[in-house]
Amino acid sequence: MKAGVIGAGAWGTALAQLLAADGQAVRLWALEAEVVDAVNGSQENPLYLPGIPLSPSIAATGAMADMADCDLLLVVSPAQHLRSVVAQAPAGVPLLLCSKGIEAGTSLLMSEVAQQAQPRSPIAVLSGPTFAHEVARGLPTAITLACEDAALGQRLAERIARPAFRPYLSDDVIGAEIGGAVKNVLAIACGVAEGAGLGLNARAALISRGFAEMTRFGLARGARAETLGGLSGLGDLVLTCSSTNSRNFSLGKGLGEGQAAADLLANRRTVAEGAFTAPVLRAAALSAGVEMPVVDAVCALLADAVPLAQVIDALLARPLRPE
Ligand SMILES: NC(=O)c1ccc[n+]([C@@H]2O[C@H](COP(=O)([O-])OP(=O)(O)OC[C@H]3O[C@@H](n4cnc5c(N)ncnc54)[C@H](O)[C@@H]3O)[C@@H](O)[C@H]2O)c1
Ligand SMILES: O=P(O)(O)OC[C@H](O)CO
Repeated sequence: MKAGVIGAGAWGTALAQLLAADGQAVRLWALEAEVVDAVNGSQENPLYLPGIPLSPSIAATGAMADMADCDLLLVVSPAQHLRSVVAQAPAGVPLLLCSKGIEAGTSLLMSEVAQQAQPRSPIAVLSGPTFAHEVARGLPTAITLACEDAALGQRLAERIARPAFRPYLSDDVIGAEIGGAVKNVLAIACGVAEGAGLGLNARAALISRGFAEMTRFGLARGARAETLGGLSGLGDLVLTCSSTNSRNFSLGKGLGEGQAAADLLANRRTVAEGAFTAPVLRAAALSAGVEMPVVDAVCALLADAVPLAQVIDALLARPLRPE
């Protein structure tokens, strides 16, 4: 039995390290040849997870055909590339989706995209408050593992659990995915508040009112409220909205400091998923009749369409209403 990890960015590499730390064989598919060489040659990934020594039982490859001997595949590509990597993966192997986002053009969640790309593969989702560096260093972490098939979910949870890594089972796949996708957009908003010096009251207000938006949208898409209030929703929202370790929060901080979104997004190597999710989420919310003013504000800033002061004034001038 060998687990495979598709995608060797920070999170894929950290998950490979988690699974291989006790010497278990793990296959890691990387897009970049230099990542394959660094993981196999010097047990490190300086491009995406610098400073973390990796287990020698991780074997990296650039050939998807090499994943054919894996009995479990963790998919950890950026959300907008998930369709293409899953389509290349071996068929019929359980897929544990670890990407957070909504597909542009289709508005589909990752489980829906994977289902289309590999109709014969059983699907589960892994999502929660998990900075890659901390997991790779073995720091205590809890995460939601969502799967409609309870028996498969249980098997996967037992497979990936480690003494300091605790998966909590759920059957609410949609809820787990919506929490992970929406929190990235809200983290941009909290970063803006930090960069613009709006204070900690403003951050707390954005987290609370943002959570209300996540809940409204999630319920409209069939998510359960307790999932949105759990690790993959509120838990990840709190983590990502409170630290410059978050790429989404850092992107927002740059916007709040007055930098143009186009400049901040140009030539990035690492992914800030909220920038891709925000416009798709806004359109999906509009068509579902769900109000998401914080998400709308983030979209305006990402489009470099409206000056920051005007965006802040518009949010504060909204009609007073019950909580
Ligand atoms: N980093 C974290 O702490 C963390 C934690 C939980 C979930 N996630 C999620 O995991 C997913 C991957 O994020 P990451 O942080 O590992 O990435 P990253 O930002 O560290 O690296 C970017 C990744 O994108 C890949 N990539 C670029 N172009 C590609 C293409 N055309 N096709 C396929 N892959 C391509 C690169 O190979 C690399 O693996 C995201 O959805 C993210 O939200 C990240
Ligand atoms: O760095 P971010 O903003 O992509 O956040 C990473 C993880 O999603 C946190 O759970």
